[in-house]
Order: sequence, then C-alpha cells, then structure tokens
Amino acid sequence: YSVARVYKDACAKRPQEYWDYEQGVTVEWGKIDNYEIVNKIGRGKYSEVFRGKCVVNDEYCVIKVLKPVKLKKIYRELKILTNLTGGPNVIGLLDIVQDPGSKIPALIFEEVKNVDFRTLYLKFTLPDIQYYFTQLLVALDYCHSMGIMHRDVKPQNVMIDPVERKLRLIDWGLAEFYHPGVDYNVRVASRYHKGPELLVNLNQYDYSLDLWSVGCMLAAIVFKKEPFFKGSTNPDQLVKIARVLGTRELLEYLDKYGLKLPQEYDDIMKDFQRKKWTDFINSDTPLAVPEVVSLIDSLLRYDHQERLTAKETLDHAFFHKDFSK
Ligand SMILES: CN1CCn2c1nc1c(Br)c(Br)c(Br)c(Br)c12
Ligand code: NA
Repeated sequence: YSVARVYKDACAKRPQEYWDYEQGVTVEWGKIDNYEIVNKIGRGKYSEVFRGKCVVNDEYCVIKVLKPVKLKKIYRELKILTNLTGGPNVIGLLDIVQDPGSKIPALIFEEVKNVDFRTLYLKFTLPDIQYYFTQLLVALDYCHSMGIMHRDVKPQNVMIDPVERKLRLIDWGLAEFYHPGVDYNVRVASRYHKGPELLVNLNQYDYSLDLWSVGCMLAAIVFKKEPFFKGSTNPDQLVKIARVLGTRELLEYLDKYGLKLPQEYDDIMKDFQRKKWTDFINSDTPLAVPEVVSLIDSLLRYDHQERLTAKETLDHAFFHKDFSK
C-alpha cells in the first residue's frame, strides 16, 4: 500500500467534474477550416502531428490528430489539457476541432520551434542544465499540485526552443489524475524512462514516477549515455537498472512493499553489486560535478517514496550554485 508524500488530496479537494472524465467532457469545438496543414512533423502510437497554420491570425501552430482510441482516453487527455493549459511550461492548447467525416478530434497547440534533444543536449553547459531542468521541474510541480501525473516524461516530450529559451512539456495522452489507493496501469511511460515501480507491478504509484524519468534524463546528459538505462525489453529494463542500483537494494525495495520479483526475472536477474556514481565519471564527462551527481542520486531511487519531489528538487544545492566561469 503506498500513498503520495505530497498533493495526495489535490483531486479530492476539487469538484468532481475537475477529475471525473468518465462523465465525458463538454467540448467547445472550434472550426476545422480555420486551420491548414503545412507539413507532417511526427507520428506516434496515438496520433499524427503536423505543423499547421491558423488562417484567421496567420500564426503557425501544431496540429495533433488523434488516432481513434477509446473515447474515455480522448476525454482524459482533453480534460487534463484544459485543466492545465496556461500553467507554467505546459504546452498551450489553443483549440479543439473535429474532423467532420471521421469525427476524430484534432488538438491545436501553440508552436514551439523545437530543436531535437540529441543535438541540443550535446551543447548543454551546467547553466543550461540548471535553466532547462528548472523549467521542466516547475511544469511538473505545477501538474502534480493540480493532481495530475504526466507518466511519459522523456526527452521527446520536452520541447525546447533554444533561441527563446522556452521549454514546454507536451503529450499528455498518458497523463492521469492521482487518487490515493487507486491501482494504476503499469503499462505507461516509454521503456527507457519507466520507473522500477512499473517494472515490479507496484500499481499504487504516484507523481514520483515522473521524477524517476527526470533522473534518467539528467543522468543521460551528465554521464553522456543516452538513454542511461537501455533495456531491450521491459524485464531487461529492470536488469539494466539493477546493474547500477544493485540487486540487493532491489530486493529490499520489493520487501518493503510486500512484492516479489515477477517470475519473468528468474533467469535474467543476476546478483549485481550496486555501482558508485563515480564509476560513470571520466575525462569525457566534465558536467558530472558533485552537486549534479548528488541530485541524480536523490532522483534515481528504487523506492518512489524516497525520491525528491519536484519542489524538493528545485531546492537542491545544484540549482543554487554558480557554475558560470
Ligand atoms: C514529433 N515532434 C517534433 C516536434 N513536435 C513533435 N510533436 C510535437 C507536439 Br505533439 C507538439 Br504539441 C509540439 Br508544440 C511540437 Br514542436 C511537436
Ligand atoms: Na501533446
């Protein structure tokens, strides 16, 4: 049994229509003819994404055409986006339109002139990391305070415009409202960023899942190993984590929550000695200063209840040190 250390009653203290998306969502549908598609910029399991233009104000936008999924899932994303839009560093939802034929909704977002993280992260200085991770953590503390877990934090969902130094957290399609004691689906997040709680079937997880993912992103940049934990399957993902955090420590985590290692681990989980973070530091990792290594150590914890919250992370010494020359 596990309950969030913070914001556990964020939904309970709001009216039912704030979090109850099963009742459906009243949508103010916009006009689809107000938008034209410029070019395709991406496609995912649940959507196709285009750069678009609003013909009314001549502004560029991003059009996310949802693939036909359960109406409940569409209602969840719409409800969460409408609850959060306007919040700090949350992608701005401008309009919701419906394809007249297929009746499939398309979400219209503000455009971010995003630079791919694989190239951007290579140029990051410590001040850049302080700045952009502050922006990401502000977005996460905000959504957590609003009773919402993102559940798919990864570089591909963090849009960064380095010219305007603008960061936006996108893709709330896997996000969910947090209620204490609820058993959540562990098939969320993207493999490399899945927290241990998802891999050991601890269903009563909470906002702290998102902070594991932040730890993975930070470690990948600082130790120049993208992704930091690269599992070939979900079971192998936990093995890759145990290679670093140790197998004994994993079993202690399982014991605390009365869990045992699912049987698919029997012949792949070996007895790994926990590594020291200094094992990942070398002449090629100049960003790995003691303060950021200490922060990574405080986020990459098996026990979700031990991890720093988004707000505690913002108070960590790493964000208050002057690393400029
Ligand atoms: C696959 N890519 C590349 C850039 N980009 C992608 N998906 C995006 C979504 Br959804 C939004 Br909302 C925004 Br804003 C941007 Br920018 C997006
Ligand atoms: Na999105």
